[in-house]
Amino acid sequence: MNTPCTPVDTERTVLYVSNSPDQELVEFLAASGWQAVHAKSTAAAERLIERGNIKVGLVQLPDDCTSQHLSALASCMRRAETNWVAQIVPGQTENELISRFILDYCFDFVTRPWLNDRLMFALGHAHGLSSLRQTRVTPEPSLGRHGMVGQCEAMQQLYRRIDKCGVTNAPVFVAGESGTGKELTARAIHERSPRAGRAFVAINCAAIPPSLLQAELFGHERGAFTGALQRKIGRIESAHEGTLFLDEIGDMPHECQAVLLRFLQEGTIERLGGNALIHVDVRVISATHVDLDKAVEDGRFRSDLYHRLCVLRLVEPPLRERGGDIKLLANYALSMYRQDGARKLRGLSSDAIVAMSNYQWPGNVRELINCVRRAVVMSEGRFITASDLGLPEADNGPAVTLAEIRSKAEKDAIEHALQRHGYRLSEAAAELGISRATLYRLMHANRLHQDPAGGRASNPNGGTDAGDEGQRHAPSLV
Ligand SMILES: Nc1ncnc2c1ncn2[C@@H]1O[C@H](COP(=O)(O)OP(=O)(O)OP(=O)(O)O)[C@@H](O)[C@H]1O
Repeated sequence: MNTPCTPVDTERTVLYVSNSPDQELVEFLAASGWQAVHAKSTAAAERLIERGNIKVGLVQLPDDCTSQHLSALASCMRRAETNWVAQIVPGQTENELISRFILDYCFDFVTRPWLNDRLMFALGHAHGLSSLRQTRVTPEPSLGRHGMVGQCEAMQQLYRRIDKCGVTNAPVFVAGESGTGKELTARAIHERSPRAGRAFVAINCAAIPPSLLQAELFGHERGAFTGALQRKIGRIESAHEGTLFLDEIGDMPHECQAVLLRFLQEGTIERLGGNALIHVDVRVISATHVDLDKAVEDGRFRSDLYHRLCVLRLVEPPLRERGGDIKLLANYALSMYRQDGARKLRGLSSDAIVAMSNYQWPGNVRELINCVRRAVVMSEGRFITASDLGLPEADNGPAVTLAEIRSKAEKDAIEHALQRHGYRLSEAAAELGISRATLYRLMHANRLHQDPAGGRASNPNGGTDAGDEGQRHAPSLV
């Protein structure tokens, strides 16, 4: 076959992945209005997907398909924008690995020798759904020019303030709950300041034992204390001409606060065990999740140090107050960790988005990112749901969009038909007026299981169309 491997964006193009292409099939596709672009290897397929707008793929599984074949295919079939139809030979769905692969990566499958109508239906449907998705696709969220994701008003205000802090040399104090992005803010200020090309040194005052914190900050000379085998430059000195970020400053022990104050007033340090005064030019940014005003009031934090540190003050908004940014951040986390999942993930379900918006996020952005990361690995469907995220599902209030109402009605109708017919798929499909193949696919899409009491799938010796194969050999759906 001489189909060219060029970028494609014609409407009805199918990427045909096969190491032994079937000329008859290509001719049939052409006669049916499809342009088949052939890729002999997964590497070639990947290149084409990268370059062109491929909505539909037809992948021919080799007759002797192995787990190596499947994992090579999986890597190019993972991308969300292409819907894949697998072409298999009879009996292949009895192979647990192949059936799992189809469930995880394919929109549908056809069994050779394929029925023309069946193939056209699968490809047309795959194309239609992919086009629908593409019209709704929003670009993957990426880090903005401040190195953060977020567009809400509170974040816009924060960005403006970061820009203002960048042009001065005054100390900045960043307040905010844990995980809101205080360190990112400190870095963004540094990057916008004339010190940008110099060091940004961060130290977490709560993570270092109080007895070691002073040595860590100021450094020490050889022999300054037992175990000080050689001179060590402290964090303050290593930040010379750059920025020093003192995280969790609220946890700094009192004696260390006094020495830090002296440095802030005089601009010089003395290494422990040394007697030379060293001039250090450092811009200080500090942060804490504790209430520093209260710590001053309670006498746990020196008020003179407080005033030195808090010349400029920024407050990070908690995640629960960032509205639509929650979804943006979740999609950002998904794009970062999508590859960790063992299956092709299409995105976040609407119930997941509702649940995320209702949740309070005490651990803020850090918690959200970890939550999505965990769900990418643990989820079993194509979409991450509220329960994958470990979040309470939204209550049974009215669905928010027409699409959600339709989707819920569809799921309910299928569930009830299955129950009424004792999970005999043929009968349930007949009642619903759809084919068994469609019922099977919809069950998978809606994460509906076959009868948990024993998988009473009907007609175990049925025909060879995709529906029969799917039903006969469906392992455990979902
Ligand atoms: N707006 C954001 N966009 C992208 N990632 C973010 C954003 N805010 C925070 N993060 C990420 O969340 C995690 C926590 O951020 P960061 O360490 O800056 O928070 P923090 O407020 O300093 O936390 P702590 O109080 O625990 O020190 C990091 O992985 C960071 O990259």
